Amino acid sequence: MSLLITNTKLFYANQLQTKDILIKDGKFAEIADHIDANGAEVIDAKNNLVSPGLVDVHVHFREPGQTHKETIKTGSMASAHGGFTTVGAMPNVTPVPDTVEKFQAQLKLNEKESLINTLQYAPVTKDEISTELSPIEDLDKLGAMGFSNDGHGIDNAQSMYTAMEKIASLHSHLAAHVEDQSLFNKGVVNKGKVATRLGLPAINQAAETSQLARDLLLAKDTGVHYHVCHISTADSVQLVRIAKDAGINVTCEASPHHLLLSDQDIVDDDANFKMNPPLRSEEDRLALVAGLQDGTIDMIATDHAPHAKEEKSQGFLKSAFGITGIETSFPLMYTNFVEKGLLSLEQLLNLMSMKPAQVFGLKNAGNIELNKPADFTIIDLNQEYEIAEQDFISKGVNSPFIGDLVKGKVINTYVSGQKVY
Ligand SMILES: NC(=O)N[C@@H](CC(=O)O)C(=O)O
Ligand SMILES: [Zn+2]
Ligand SMILES: [Zn+2]
Repeated sequence: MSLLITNTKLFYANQLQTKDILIKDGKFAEIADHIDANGAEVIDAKNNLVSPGLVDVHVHFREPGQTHKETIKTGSMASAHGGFTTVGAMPNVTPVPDTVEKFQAQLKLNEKESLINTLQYAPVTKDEISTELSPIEDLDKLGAMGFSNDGHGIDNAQSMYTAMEKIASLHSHLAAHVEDQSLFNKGVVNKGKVATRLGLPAINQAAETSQLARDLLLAKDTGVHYHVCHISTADSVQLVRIAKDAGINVTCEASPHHLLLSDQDIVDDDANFKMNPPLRSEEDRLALVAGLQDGTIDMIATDHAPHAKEEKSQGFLKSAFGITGIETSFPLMYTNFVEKGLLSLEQLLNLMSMKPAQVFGLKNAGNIELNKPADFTIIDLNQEYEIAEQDFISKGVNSPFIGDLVKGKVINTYVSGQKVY
């Protein structure tokens, strides 16, 4: 079976080029100015963008345990709808896959249910909250894409240090949700004027920055690849910048919501604006934008965190933390960064495909290359549409962007040459 795609605006070899692409046996077989069909099925891309399948290293698919919020099937279908072909699933499911048996079962489930490449993080410590480490070497052998206690900080420095030593020796990756619980203060919004105006308990920024500063020094000592999840404050960006200058093996991701919104956007008690880390100040947001532009921030990751409607409709105090994000990431970033001249299209595609794949050593993802799996997405950059609740494939429709007008509509997504959206 072969597939010929013509009239593309192809993101290939880090440049936008007009090419034809031939796909054979699920792989990119030829890329040239003109390729003859020779019996292949022909798809006219109509001068739309053909991008490497997008890569998101931070999603929550909720299965097993909380399938009313999302399943691997709905999460992966939503990913394909968002243009993503490879994602990294966080291990805060029930049960947490913190033994060989549970991790194997999780991999099996991902394999069976996912329409795209769903890679799996393993927890750093037992149940994500214990100080006792999970069997890191064994879980690495089984194919963990990295280690993370996402949802929880690792407060115990000794556990973190020992985990880093082990993960470094395996050349794996530690993705950290930096949050010092003792400073988190049972807060629901960022500490500052907006929290005061709303009369809500506030999260101290130091909960993120102080643990990050500690971790960077531990990473320096152990040499581990330390990846900061959902970076959200100006001080955090500055810390990562200094650490990179000092040669520490650190990378970080930012989410579209932290790049586009600040706590000033919270006008009433609408929990679609509640997530962890919280929306920060406008100064923080601008520091993230600068960090994205100067390369301090390595990639965009959505932190796709679907919840059921009832769990998000109880105001800031009682609703769950997290928002759905995988279906809106590309159009939001394209509309607000590329169209406004803050990033080039090439830079955005790099931040959403090649760079995350490179940082996590995902050899078959994030790039259009001959003889590699044909994972790609076709995007109409000109089509304008409104983000609407009824268009989400995810079970989670908890988005603060509903009603926004965006450009950059995903038309089709392919994994190994098969159409998945
Ligand atoms: N981001 C969130 O607000 N919530 C995430 C957990 C996390 O990413 O820390 C979730 O699992 O719901
Ligand atoms: Zn987190
Ligand atoms: Zn998360």
